[in-house]
Amino acid sequence: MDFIVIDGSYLEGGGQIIRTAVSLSALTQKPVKIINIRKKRKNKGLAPQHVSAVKAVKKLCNAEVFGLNVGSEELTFIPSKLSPKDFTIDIGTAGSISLVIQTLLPLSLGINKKFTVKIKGGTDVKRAPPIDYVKNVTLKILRNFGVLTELKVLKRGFYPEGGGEVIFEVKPSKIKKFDLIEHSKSNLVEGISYVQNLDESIARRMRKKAVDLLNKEKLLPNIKIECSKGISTGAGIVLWNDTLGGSCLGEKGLRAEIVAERAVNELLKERESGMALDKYMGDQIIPFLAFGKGIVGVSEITNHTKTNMWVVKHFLDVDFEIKEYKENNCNGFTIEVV
Ligand SMILES: Nc1ncnc2c1ncn2[C@@H]1O[C@H](COP(=O)(O)OP(=O)(O)OP(=O)(O)O)[C@@H](O)[C@H]1O
Repeated sequence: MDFIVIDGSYLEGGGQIIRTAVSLSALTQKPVKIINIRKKRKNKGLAPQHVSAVKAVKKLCNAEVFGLNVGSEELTFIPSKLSPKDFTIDIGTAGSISLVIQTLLPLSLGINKKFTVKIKGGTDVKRAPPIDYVKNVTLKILRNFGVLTELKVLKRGFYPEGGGEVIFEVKPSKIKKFDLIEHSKSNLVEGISYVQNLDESIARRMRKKAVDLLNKEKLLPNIKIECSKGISTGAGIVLWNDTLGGSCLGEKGLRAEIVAERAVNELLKERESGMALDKYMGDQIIPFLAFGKGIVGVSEITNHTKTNMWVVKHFLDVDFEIKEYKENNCNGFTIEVV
């Protein structure tokens, strides 16, 4: 059997290589072998979050899989035909639900009937998209380009206990050609300031600080407060301004005002670039851009973005052209499929 072989330690060398490779393997029906998985990371090999993501794709395409265990540094994935079905996946820790969603999303382009997955784990964890970013930035942008999904958050889950729960529905989708270079310049900044098992005053303080800072910039904030109870405890704020996001997760000892300020600053920095996509969407859009073709504008070309392009090129006959973009007071880059 012919395998696509991917070196999991290439460039960024993180979990994203696994997610993109397995997802595209199922979609293109090309078997893949990933070696040196997360080799440069302290906790080498597959983490629970990656195992869960691969298991989910395996279920949807009845794949034959070898090396699918926590700590594994080599994974072989041999897909069969995509056959959508409903199921539950429990990451078992506070592993990121958002990153399991990231893995399932491209399958929307290859299915002929919808599927619904209940995913349990962490909704708001470090170094992963907060669930409200997924809902209000990632999925919204993709919906505009034909990717049809619904996401319902039932419970929030924070590190270390997790306990988050979402229902994610994926419908057969037909991707449209991208033409999304500059930000819309909308002044409306929506958001959510949330606490779980903590006092509502924390959520209110985060919102107040964010509103003050955004007003100073002549932006129009509309930020909701959410207080919930669960098996894990946490707080955070997620802001979105049309296609751009900014967020910060609360931490013990970090003042509510600082959490809000970090999220606002992240968003303002993205707005300043004038480009349509922030640095996180910049990497997340790559597999979809490869299928839809066309052009997008991003604030930064990160290692995650470069790595994702490199993985995609193993499966699809595409190339990406990156150019600096300085028109209309913008300061970023365009990525075009050529
Ligand atoms: N604050 C954030 N907002 C939106 N997206 C984010 C945020 N932080 C991280 N991401 C996204 O989460 C993904 C993280 O990928 P990455 O490979 O680093 O994760 P991982 O699977 O945890 O692997 P590793 O632990 O090896 O780094 C990327 O797509 C990145 O854009």
